[in-house]
Amino acid sequence: MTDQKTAPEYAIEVENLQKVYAASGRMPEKHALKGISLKIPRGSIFGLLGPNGAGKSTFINILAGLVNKTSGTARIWGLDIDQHPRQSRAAIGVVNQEIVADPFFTPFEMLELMAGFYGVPKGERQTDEILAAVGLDDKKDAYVRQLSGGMKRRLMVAKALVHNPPVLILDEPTAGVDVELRRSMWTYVRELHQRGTTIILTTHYLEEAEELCDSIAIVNHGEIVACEPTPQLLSRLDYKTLVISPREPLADVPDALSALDAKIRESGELEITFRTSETGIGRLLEQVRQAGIGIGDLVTETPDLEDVFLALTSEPA
Ligand SMILES: Nc1ncnc2c1ncn2[C@@H]1O[C@H](COP(=O)(O)OP(=O)(O)OP(=O)(O)O)[C@@H](O)[C@H]1O
Repeated sequence: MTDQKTAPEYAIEVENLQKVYAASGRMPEKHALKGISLKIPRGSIFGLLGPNGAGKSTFINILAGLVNKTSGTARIWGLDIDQHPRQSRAAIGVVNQEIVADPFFTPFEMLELMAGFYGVPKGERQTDEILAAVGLDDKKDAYVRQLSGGMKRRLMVAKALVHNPPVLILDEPTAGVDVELRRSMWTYVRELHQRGTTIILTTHYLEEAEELCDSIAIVNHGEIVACEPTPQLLSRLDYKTLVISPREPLADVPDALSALDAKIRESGELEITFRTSETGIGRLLEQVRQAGIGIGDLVTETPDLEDVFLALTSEPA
């Protein structure tokens, strides 16, 4: 699939991408993308995170050829979408949020139809392999209307794979999917990735981005507010929380600790938030002991992606 000799360094490269949706009816003009520049390395699992209306779908739809950009440039697998519209689109498979499937076709028929649509010669089709890969081999001859919601979703992924694209874009792949199926989709995404496919996914689930993605871009109000390898993004928050279960119940934070960012949780634990670059746990524990608090148990909590996300997207536009 991926010809390493001609494979580009970046699966996707966009430069100053802008989208202004024209005003219509009572809806005013909307500047949905305000100059996005992004380089997504070949071979990554890249997450695009952002609150509702941030511009994620607009970005994906421009790459998929469903929305016309207002200005800027975009390359898919090294191919400019204006100069090489057909070839650039052949390099991506896009799985949208909606389930579009004719209920009277079987999964096998649907994939064959799709392959025909992409001009994949009969001898090169991988319909059975793809159905097996998404766990639908035993449903290949069922009618689509007989499939569960999760199965239909996997069929949408299968549809996007018939032309063997080196880049797969998944728009909210696990929205509304139960935890078990979400885990099995993650496993499948990882398998695809291991086989060489570059994966780009949008998600509302921070846990999903944290778990799967090696790099994450956070989009807010049509702008990229952060784009970093996941561990680096997580390490941005220079604080930890020390949670102490006191031997004796505490009514209030003792005066001796009033200089700290400390409070008593409803569960009775003493919570102290501290900057890791300024204070060590040893020093804090010493202060706690000196305040006469017996320590029954303690844990430290590190910030997660949710905290980074909130910190970066909470400022008004
Ligand atoms: N066809 C359209 N005409 C006018 N405005 C649009 C159109 N499509 C999207 N928008 C607006 O552009 C902005 C970005 O929308 P977009 O769908 O790209 O966001 P999103 O990040 O994908 O959101 P979600 O997570 O809810 O899918 C929103 O304010 C939306 O209302």
